[in-house]
Amino acid sequence: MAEAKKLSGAGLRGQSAGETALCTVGQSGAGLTYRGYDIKELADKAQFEEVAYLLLYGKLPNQGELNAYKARLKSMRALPEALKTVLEQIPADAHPMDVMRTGCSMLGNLETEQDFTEQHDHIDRMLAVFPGMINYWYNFSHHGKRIDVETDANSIGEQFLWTLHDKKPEPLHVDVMHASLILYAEHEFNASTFTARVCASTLSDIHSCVTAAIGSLRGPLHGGANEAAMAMIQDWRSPEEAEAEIMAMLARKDKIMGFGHAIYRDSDPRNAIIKEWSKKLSEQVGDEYLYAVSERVEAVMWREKKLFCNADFFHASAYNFMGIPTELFTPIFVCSRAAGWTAHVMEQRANNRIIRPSADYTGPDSAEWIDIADRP
Ligand SMILES: CC(=O)SCCNC(=O)CCNC(=O)[C@H](O)C(C)(C)COP(=O)(O)OP(=O)(O)OC[C@H]1O[C@@H](n2cnc3c(N)ncnc32)[C@H](O)[C@@H]1OP(=O)(O)O
Ligand SMILES: O=C([O-])CC(=O)C(=O)O
Repeated sequence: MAEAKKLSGAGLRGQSAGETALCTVGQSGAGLTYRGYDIKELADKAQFEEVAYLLLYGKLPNQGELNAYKARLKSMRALPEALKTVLEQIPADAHPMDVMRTGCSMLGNLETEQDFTEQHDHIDRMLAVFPGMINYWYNFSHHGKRIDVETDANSIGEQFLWTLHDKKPEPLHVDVMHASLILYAEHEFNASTFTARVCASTLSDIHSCVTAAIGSLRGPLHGGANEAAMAMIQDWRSPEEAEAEIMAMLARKDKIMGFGHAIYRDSDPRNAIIKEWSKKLSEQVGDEYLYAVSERVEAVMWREKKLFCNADFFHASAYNFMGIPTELFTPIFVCSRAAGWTAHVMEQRANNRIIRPSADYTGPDSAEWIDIADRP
């Protein structure tokens, strides 16, 4: 059972920064739950839209509600022309997370949240638009192709793959996307969600909250770790090579991306689930080394450091097996976590006080003014 570790020290570790009814992380007896539902059950039985609905509307939808919600999201996929124009200006060598950040911000210029009563409409719109938005830019900048984002895809996961490859994806890959998006959807007061809540606490608009959160997710210590993990393992052709490289990295005291966690102590409950999907995909594509390399890295890290894979590590191989370019890994995380971020924004708004902690001052007691001409 994944449990929370004893926390102390910098980084606000171990301090409660507010209340939430959305998620528990690492509490004894409940590894990860969204509104009380265990992540394993959600990843096994739900579609991503059911989980987004649960987070955003407070309960699991019945069949009629789910159908209506999916139809609503499907009807909201079109990209405004002005957004396409902006996306077409962004160079191919831009980082896709910067494209997400700019795209979200531009959407906020075109469809500004005027009043918090509109929040659900803007949230649903972002969830509907994000997969097509990033893949419109990707296909235009990399292949000179203006794709049609108003596809027949029946879900956000299918929409991501369909708009990336500009064709209907196979069912196994859609199933993997549902599981992946569910695993990434929500995680209490992680760095990007906390960023969104801080922004919300100033009574800022929803696009500002999400744009800020995208910036926080981008870093390799947070969401960017799935991409960084892939970059690390992609050239290793055998478990033996992987073990030698990891041992050398550990000797150099390098950080191993996709391992460790700020809250979990001995496992991340999302890992076993995405690992299983990665294995299935590995068999499907006839992979000869990537899954085996990943497993060996996992074993060596536990043997040497008692560090375990977090949600990101096996996402790297799973996404790779589905033909997703590495630099698009973290944008998929955005397409999912947007549900969690915005559920937190609504929760913050419903019971708000501006988030403004104190700091322990470490500078000089007082400083004597020196005129500019006299300064050394
Ligand atoms: C979806 C997500 O965002 S999950 C997190 C994704 N991020 C990564 O995978 C990046 C790699 N991992 C890390 O950098 C860290 O484990 C974090 C940022 C996730 C958590 O950081 P912290 O809470 O500070 O980690 P923690 O307190 O457990 O660190 C304990 C020790 O283990 C080391 N450690 C932790 N993770 C790793 C790692 N991945 N590789 C090597 N050493 C590590 C730390 O450097 C620290 O060593 P020290 O005591 O000598 O300074
Ligand atoms: O909770 C954290 O610190 C990071 C994490 O795993 C997530 O955001 O999914």
